[in-house]
Amino acid sequence: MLGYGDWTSTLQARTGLAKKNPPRRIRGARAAGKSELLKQLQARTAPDTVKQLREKGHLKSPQDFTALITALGNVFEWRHALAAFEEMRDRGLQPGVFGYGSLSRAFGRRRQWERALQLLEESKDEITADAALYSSVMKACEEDSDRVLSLFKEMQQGIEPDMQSFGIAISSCCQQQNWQQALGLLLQARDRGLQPNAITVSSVMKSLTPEHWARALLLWQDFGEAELQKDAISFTTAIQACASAKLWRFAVNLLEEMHREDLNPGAIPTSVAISACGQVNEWEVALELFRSVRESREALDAVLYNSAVQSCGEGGKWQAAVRLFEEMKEASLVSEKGFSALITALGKSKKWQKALGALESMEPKNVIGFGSAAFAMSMAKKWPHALALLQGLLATDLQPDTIFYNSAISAAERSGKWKVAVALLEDMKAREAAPDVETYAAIIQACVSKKKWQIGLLLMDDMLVEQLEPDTQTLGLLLSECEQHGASESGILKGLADGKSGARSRKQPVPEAEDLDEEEVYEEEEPRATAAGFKPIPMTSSMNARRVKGRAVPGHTPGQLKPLGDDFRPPAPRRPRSGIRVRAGQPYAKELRLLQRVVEEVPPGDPVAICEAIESFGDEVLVRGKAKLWLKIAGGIKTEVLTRAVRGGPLTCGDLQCSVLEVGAYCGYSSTRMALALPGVHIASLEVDPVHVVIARNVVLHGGLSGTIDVWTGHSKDLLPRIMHRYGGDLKFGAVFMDQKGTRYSEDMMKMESEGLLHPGAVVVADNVLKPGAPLFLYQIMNGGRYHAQIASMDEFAMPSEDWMSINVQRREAPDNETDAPEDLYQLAKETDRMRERAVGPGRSVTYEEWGEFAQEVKNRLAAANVTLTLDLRPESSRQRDDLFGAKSR
Ligand SMILES: C[S@@+](CC[C@H](N)C(=O)[O-])C[C@H]1O[C@@H](n2cnc3c(N)ncnc32)[C@H](O)[C@@H]1O
Repeated sequence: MLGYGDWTSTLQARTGLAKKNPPRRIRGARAAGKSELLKQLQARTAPDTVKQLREKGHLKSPQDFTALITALGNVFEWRHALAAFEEMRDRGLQPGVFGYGSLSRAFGRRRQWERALQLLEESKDEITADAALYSSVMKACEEDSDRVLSLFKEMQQGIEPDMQSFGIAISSCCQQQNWQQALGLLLQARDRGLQPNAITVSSVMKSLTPEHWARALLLWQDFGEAELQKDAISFTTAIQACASAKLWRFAVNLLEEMHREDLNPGAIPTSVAISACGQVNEWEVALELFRSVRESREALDAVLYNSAVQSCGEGGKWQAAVRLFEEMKEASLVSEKGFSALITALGKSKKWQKALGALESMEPKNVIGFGSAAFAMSMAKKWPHALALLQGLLATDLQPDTIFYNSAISAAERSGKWKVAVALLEDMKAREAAPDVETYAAIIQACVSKKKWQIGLLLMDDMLVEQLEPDTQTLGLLLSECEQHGASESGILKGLADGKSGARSRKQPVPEAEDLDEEEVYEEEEPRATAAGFKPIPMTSSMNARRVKGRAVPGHTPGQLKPLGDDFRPPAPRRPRSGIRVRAGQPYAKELRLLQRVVEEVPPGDPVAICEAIESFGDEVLVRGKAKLWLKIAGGIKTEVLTRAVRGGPLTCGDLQCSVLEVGAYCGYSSTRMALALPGVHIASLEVDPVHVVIARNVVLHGGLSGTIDVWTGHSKDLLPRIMHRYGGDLKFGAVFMDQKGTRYSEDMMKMESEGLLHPGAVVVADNVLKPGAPLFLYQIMNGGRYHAQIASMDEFAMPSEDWMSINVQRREAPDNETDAPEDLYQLAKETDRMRERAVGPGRSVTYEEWGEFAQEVKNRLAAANVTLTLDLRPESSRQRDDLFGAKSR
């Protein structure tokens, strides 16, 4: 039998009412009484216990009652707890804040929210409620998140919330999928020195949608720093965030950490990590992960197989995908998703017949299977088969969905059938499958590629009616057409400048790793800075085009470049700040910040200062920024090589003035550098990304060079055949700077030659031919005989790594020894594209070491094809620097 001292002190300890330093004797007694009391206070025996306590005179003080109410609440006996509370009052004892708190906790445990609320109201006449009381009332109301949040608000008016009340409020925000508020409260709690527990942090992480992976990872960091107990759920959430961010290494590391912590990752986190690897073409790692799970587990889940099949598909390993599918079949694990993964994998490798075969064997068929097959038809450009699939699908009871139609439309687009694409749009609307951004993007692309750009514009209007916001690529495409046809592009520019619609690519790239810049990540309510904040300037290209066209000789546009002496520096008045904050993680944040830096810190008309500001910005984001972002400009020694090379081109030949062509304007840095090096020479710069176009034009305008540099919107393959016409038909380029994707260099160069764009003796400079590389271009230019070709090695801008530039001077009498490149260089070209994708894609998962290894690989394979360095301009080999332009003068 328990003595009074035993049970009351035990309850006091449980409820936190124990005196801070109880005498030794009582502490021992309390420990002994605790288990006894718990044993007795089962729901079933509660009335007897209460009776005994009463009879033995152990219920005297408010503390006695409070402890009893708490114990009853713990065993979910809210009715007995209420009776005890009333007895306490009947005996004239004041329940006090603890008494009210313990009863409301008892109510909370049984979700008696109305009673809890009523109690809170009653308490206001007697006591000043505290955070614990509010917490227990909030807990009682947990199923009604609005009520919880309004209680939390009410409480904050006079009471400092504790971690428990923060936790309940945060969980309510998560229920409402209001991650912003949840995150805000979590940070408020942390700022007040409160320590959130693992459940609270991981619930906020889970509430974040995939595009907010950076925030999720930041919270994961908090976990680490606060040494909170990470559980399987928080690990899984973090792995999912990594997968969204394409941070496959992180995902794999976390999976390993889960193993080390004995958290026994189940199928879900493992399959997410496998998919994360597959997505970025790391299919070997994905398969390795899959194999390691296969070895360690007796049975594998379908979800693991599906992600492995998918990853094989991404890597073009369709045979491996088929093998895995067969295994899956043997283990009776094939589901609809399994079929879909296999058909998609076959589609990625253009194995359309096999994909149709797989669909044939699928029983029962569903719309996902048909959709995957339509995707395979799109990859193989088999639009009639896609239509046949639609017929097949309609012949069943199934209804085609948006995904199915998108694949069928993409098949039509890839086959150049714009009318079929438009007809499919009509059909899908008639069948109430909602078109989305991807649907319209494919149809507009189909129309534009068949010179039906006006229909493209109508479709864009249609999109707006459907309340869909066109993606950046589509806007860029239409912008380019309007620019070329002299149509008004204001609607499209407005679309681009609009923070909601513009600046998101079709693939919705996730925010950059810069998001991990903590302070900014959390400030969701900041005003959005967008291209609009910088007031996109009107088109200047057509203006220069007209002016150039109106002159007998192209180039030599007067421009607005001030005659600057070497030592000239305009006074630097303090420039008003826009007050606009570019949020980390918003699309194009880095480029918008660059523009902001230029506009706010450099006086107008000072292109030298603009270039310096851009370079120092480049240093800052790479060296000092947390995210170590690389600004992809031809800065540092590359500028020197470029400007000295282009200066040697035939830009002045008797009466003739030639222009300079650049492919890849980006933010206008290298075109500004070239304008400075070649005063009075006209420069045409092509840029495929419309946001980069807007930024580059603003930089050029700010530098006073808009009369000198034209930035044209569009892809080089579309613009090169048009550019001569835009300048009146007799334009020649005396120098070219190619700074687009390395695997396009050969094709673009051939186009320039076939369109007669190059003046004899033209200088062609190509950047990044080692990192990530342009193996086919290098092979052809070094072996073709039509150019004096040099390959120079130098330091990459703001990076401790080597890169090569290719500097070529067209021979006046050009022998053509064109030989086809070795097979391995075609393979290497694919690998360079893959590397580039990884490097510029979200998450940028290429380390310096990997770059170094890859560059060495490129060097070795080029050397095997007899393509080697001819000039070494790295600091340690400066002896060759002066030789740089020897080839050109020969
Ligand atoms: C490395 S950045 C150019 C940097 C710039 N030349 C400088 O040094 O300041 C490459 C740019 O080329 C653009 N681009 C890539 N492929 C292109 C293409 N085929 N046609 C036009 N622009 C392209 C990209 O959007 C990007 O802005």
